Amino acid sequence: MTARIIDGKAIAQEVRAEWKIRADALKARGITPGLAVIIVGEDPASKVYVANKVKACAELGLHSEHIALPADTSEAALLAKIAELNADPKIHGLLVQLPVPKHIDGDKVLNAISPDKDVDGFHPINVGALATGNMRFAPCTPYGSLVLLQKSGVSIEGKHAVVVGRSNIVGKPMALLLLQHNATVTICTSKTVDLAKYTRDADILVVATGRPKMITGDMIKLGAAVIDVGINRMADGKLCGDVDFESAKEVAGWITPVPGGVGPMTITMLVANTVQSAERSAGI
Ligand SMILES: NC(=O)C1=CN([C@@H]2O[C@H](COP(=O)(O)OP(=O)(O)OC[C@H]3O[C@@H](n4cnc5c(N)ncnc54)[C@H](OP(=O)(O)O)[C@@H]3O)[C@@H](O)[C@H]2O)C=CC1
Ligand SMILES: Nc1nc(=O)c2c([nH]1)NC[C@@H]1CN(c3ccc(C(=O)N[C@@H](CCC(=O)O)C(=O)O)cc3)C=[N+]21
Repeated sequence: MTARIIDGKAIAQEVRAEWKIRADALKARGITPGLAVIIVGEDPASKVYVANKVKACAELGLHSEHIALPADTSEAALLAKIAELNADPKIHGLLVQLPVPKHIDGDKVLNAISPDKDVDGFHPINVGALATGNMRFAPCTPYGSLVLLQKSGVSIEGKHAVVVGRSNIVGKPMALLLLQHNATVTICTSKTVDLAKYTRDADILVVATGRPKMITGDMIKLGAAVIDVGINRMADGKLCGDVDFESAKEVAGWITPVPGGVGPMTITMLVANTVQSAERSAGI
């Protein structure tokens, strides 16, 4: 058996076209959705992300601001910049690239972003809204992973979904989204004893550990849908996922590649959340 490859790039284009219609409708009413991204210091992963984001905004005709602050920016200066953008009517979506340098308190930063502009969905109010089923902004990577499953025709209801990883930005919100769609959800972590016991029982397997190729074909159930969130840059400069694609594709029913899987969807859901935020601010 060879898995169907879930083409994240193609699905991202399709979803962007849907959101472009909504962005155009707003523009016809004189509102251009605007996204601001703040990046403090240099982080290679964030650089790729920012470049792709600028491209996606241009594609949809959104206003975008990219604010690059030096690595030694004080916490107070960053919070002041956030306050300024919170009050800027041109900006409907605002995010600070993570991780922030060590001298800045990441939680303080997430708390400072207006929950109404928090297109990452990381503010505690939005985290709570997701957990209680009143979602406002779904975190982009889990949201994009969910849309990949839906667009690929993978049914979620009643299925056993196993999420490997419990970070606040990927694993935990992914588990909540799958639960909301009536999957039976298991969350595995680095402390899980006999990880393969769980992964082998997964109809849907989402992997977000940051451990290159740690999930191999023998850990996957025949016909499972495998979503590989991992983005790891190898010594040769190439990217690879947390799943060993070569062995996994022989067992899985569906699988996402890296690159070209979840990554392009993360960017797409970010612009989608920005358009949605602009709609909300216009009372639509
Ligand atoms: N495609 C995209 O758009 C994005 C991709 N990423 C990528 O996804 C990956 C994960 O990111 P992120 O969630 O931020 O990472 P974190 O490092 O914050 O979290 C990793 C999680 O994986 C768990 N873990 C680590 N090793 C194992 C193991 N051997 N077995 C089981 N669980 C394990 C950890 O468990 P514990 O909690 O016990 O330590 C932790 O919960 C990275 O490769 C990152 O680059 C991230 C964001 C967006
Ligand atoms: N506040 C915040 N929110 C985030 O969502 C966030 C963040 N900070 N910090 C960094 C990580 C990383 N991340 C990526 C998203 C998309 C690609 C992406 O577009 N990947 C493409 C291209 C990869 C390439 O060509 O190098 C792909 O996988 O095909 C990469 C990385 C979001 N993150």
